[in-house]
Amino acid sequence: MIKVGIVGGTGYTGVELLRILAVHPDVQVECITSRSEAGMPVADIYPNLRGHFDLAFSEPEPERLKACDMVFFATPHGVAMRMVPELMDAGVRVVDLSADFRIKDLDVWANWYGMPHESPEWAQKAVYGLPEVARDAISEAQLVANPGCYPTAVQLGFLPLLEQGLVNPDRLIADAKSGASGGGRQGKIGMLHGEVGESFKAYGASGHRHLPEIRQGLVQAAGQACGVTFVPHLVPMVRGIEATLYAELNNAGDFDRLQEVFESRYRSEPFVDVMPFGSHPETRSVRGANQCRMALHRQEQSNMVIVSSVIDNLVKGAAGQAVQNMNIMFGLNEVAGLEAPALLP
Ligand SMILES: NC(=O)C1=CN([C@@H]2O[C@H](COP(=O)(O)OP(=O)(O)OC[C@H]3O[C@@H](n4cnc5c(N)ncnc54)[C@H](OP(=O)(O)O)[C@@H]3O)[C@@H](O)[C@H]2O)C=CC1
Ligand SMILES: CC(=O)N[C@@H](CCC(=O)OP(=O)(O)O)C(=O)O
Repeated sequence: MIKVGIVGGTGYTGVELLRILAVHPDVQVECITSRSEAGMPVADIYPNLRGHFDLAFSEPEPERLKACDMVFFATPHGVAMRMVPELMDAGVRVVDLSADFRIKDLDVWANWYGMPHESPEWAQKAVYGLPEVARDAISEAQLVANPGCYPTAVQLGFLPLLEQGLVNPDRLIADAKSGASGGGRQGKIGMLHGEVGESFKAYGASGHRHLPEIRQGLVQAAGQACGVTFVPHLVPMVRGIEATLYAELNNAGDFDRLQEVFESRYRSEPFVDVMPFGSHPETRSVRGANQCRMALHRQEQSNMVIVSSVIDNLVKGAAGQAVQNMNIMFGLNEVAGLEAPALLP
C-alpha cells in the first residue's frame, strides 16, 4: 500500500481527495493536515466520510509527511513552494494542486501570484501534470504540478487543433464558466449564496492568473506563439466548468475531418470523451467524475470551430487529476479509484 499524506485537508479539493482515495485499492491515507482543525476527527467535519477514515486532522509537520511515500498539497498558492524542497530531499513524491510549480517562467509567475518564487530549482524540475500530454514524464517525476481547473478544460479542448496546425494560433478564444466551489472554502463574501445565487457574471476579463498557464500549454502544443483571450465567469452552481472555445480554421475544407481528428487524438484516453458532432456536453454529465467531455460545432459555412468542453472542477480539474497523476507516478492502473460515473441528475 502506498502511504499518502494530504496537506490542506479541510478545503474542497482536500476533502475531494479523501472521497476518491476512500475507495482506492492501493492507498492508505496516513496523515491529513489542517492548522485550524488539528485534533478533530475527519468524519466529524465531513460526515460523508464516516466509516471510511479513522483519522484526525493534524498540524502540517514535516516529519510526519516525510514518512509518507506520496504527499498531495491542496493548499493556497505559496505554501507548497516552501515545504516541498524538504520533502524532495527525503525522497517523497509530491503532487501539488496549487499553482506553485505550474509556470516555468518565474518572472511571469511572480507577476501573477504577487510574490517571488521560493523554490526556483524545483519549479524547473516539476512536470506539468496533464496526463494526456505528459504521461511518460509524469511516470518518472518526483514532483508533479497538477494543472488548474480552467486550464484543464481549455487545453484539452484546443490541443487536437493546435497539435495538427489546423487553426490560426493568434486568435484563440476561451469563454469559460465555473461553479462557486472553484473559489475554495475559505468564506469569501463573493462566494456566499446570497451573492452567487440568481446571478451570473464575468470576472478577470482584463486578465486572470490562469491566462499564462493556458498560454504556456497551448504554445507547447502549437510549437509557436499563441494569442489567447480567456474570460472566466461565475455561475450559480456548486461544481462544474464549461468552456466554449473558438478557433479559426486555416482551411475550411478541414471541417470534414475534425471529428475524426478529435476522436483519434483521445481514443486511448480513459478520461476524455469526444461526443458526436453537434452535441452539447453538460456539466452534470461529469459531476463527481474524473472526466472531460467535449463536442465540436460549426455554424452555417463559417470557418470558426467551436468546442464545448466540460469538467468537474474538483475532479478532472483538481483532485481526480491529482490521483490520476499519482497512479501514473507509481505505475498503478491509471483508472484506479477513478472509475465511478458522474452523478446525474
Ligand atoms: N477549488 C477548486 O476547484 C480548485 C482548486 N485548486 C487549487 O487547489 C488548492 C486548494 O484549493 P481549495 O481546496 O479550493 O482551497 P481551500 O481554501 O478550500 O482549502 C485550503 C486548505 O489549505 C489549508 N491551508 C491554508 N493555508 C495553509 C498553510 N499556510 N499551511 C498549510 N495548510 C494551509 C487549509 O486548512 P488550514 O487553514 O486549517 O490549515 C485548507 O485545508 C488551491 O491552491 C487552489 O487554487 C486547483 C484546481 C481547482
Ligand atoms: C470560481 C473561481 O473563483 N475559480 C477560481 C479558479 C480555481 C482555482 O482554484 O484556481 P487554480 O486552478 O489556479 O488553483 C478563480 O477564478 O480564482
